[in-house]
Amino acid sequence: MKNKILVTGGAGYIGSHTCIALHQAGYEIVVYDNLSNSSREAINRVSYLIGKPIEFVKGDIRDVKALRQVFDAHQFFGVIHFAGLKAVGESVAKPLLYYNNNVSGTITLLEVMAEYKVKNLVFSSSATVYGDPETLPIDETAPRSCTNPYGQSKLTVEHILEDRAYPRRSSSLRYWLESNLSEILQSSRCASIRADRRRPKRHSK
Ligand SMILES: O=c1ccn([C@@H]2O[C@H](COP(=O)(O)OP(=O)(O)O[C@H]3O[C@H](CO)[C@H](O)[C@H](O)[C@H]3O)[C@@H](O)[C@H]2O)c(=O)[nH]1
Repeated sequence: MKNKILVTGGAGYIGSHTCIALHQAGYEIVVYDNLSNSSREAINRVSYLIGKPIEFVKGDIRDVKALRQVFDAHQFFGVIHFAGLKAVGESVAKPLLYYNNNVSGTITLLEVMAEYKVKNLVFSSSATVYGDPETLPIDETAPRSCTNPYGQSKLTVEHILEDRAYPRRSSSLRYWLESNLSEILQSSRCASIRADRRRPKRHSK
């Protein structure tokens, strides 16, 4: 289907707001999230805000069988990939966890996309990939170098996408300040989506 998007990590902060924006833009959404840093309630609230149920699958991006089931059930135009760990400090303490989730998980997702010939991907990267920049403001073409495993995991995925193995069309988002998303979406009601967060928000850079 031309307008169906898989949103991995769609129960998370940016993902849940993106679901609303996608709905407003006329897209159908399927959310795939392991709920490691979110809860089912976020999905319920997005459903409430858009006025219709969102299709949600609880699953891990490293679980190839679960991913295949989702791709069997739906014909996606593309994937917006937010699922990932994002705490710099935790990544220094547990680098393997970060490479496993963020790199191996993304490779598994890309392999399943290739299997099902889904050609479009937006990848949620991070401005962390610019490391300690030499000049400000940072131009998009500034050199990338990372100072921690979280940033390295995002940069590694960017390199994989730049190798153009699969998918053919991809973009990486490198954002600094993702606050005030509700204002950006011009909907004051959106502010309550993540109020139910079970754990304190992990900080990203
Ligand atoms: O392996 C994983 C890890 C996490 N998640 C889920 O992914 C979502 C991530 O949402 P967060 O609220 O934790 O993160 P943010 O929306 O704030 O962060 C987004 O923007 C960051 C950049 O600042 C990173 O790109 C990050 O990967 C991306 O999700 C959560 O629902 C979490 O449960 C998974 O499904 N699988």
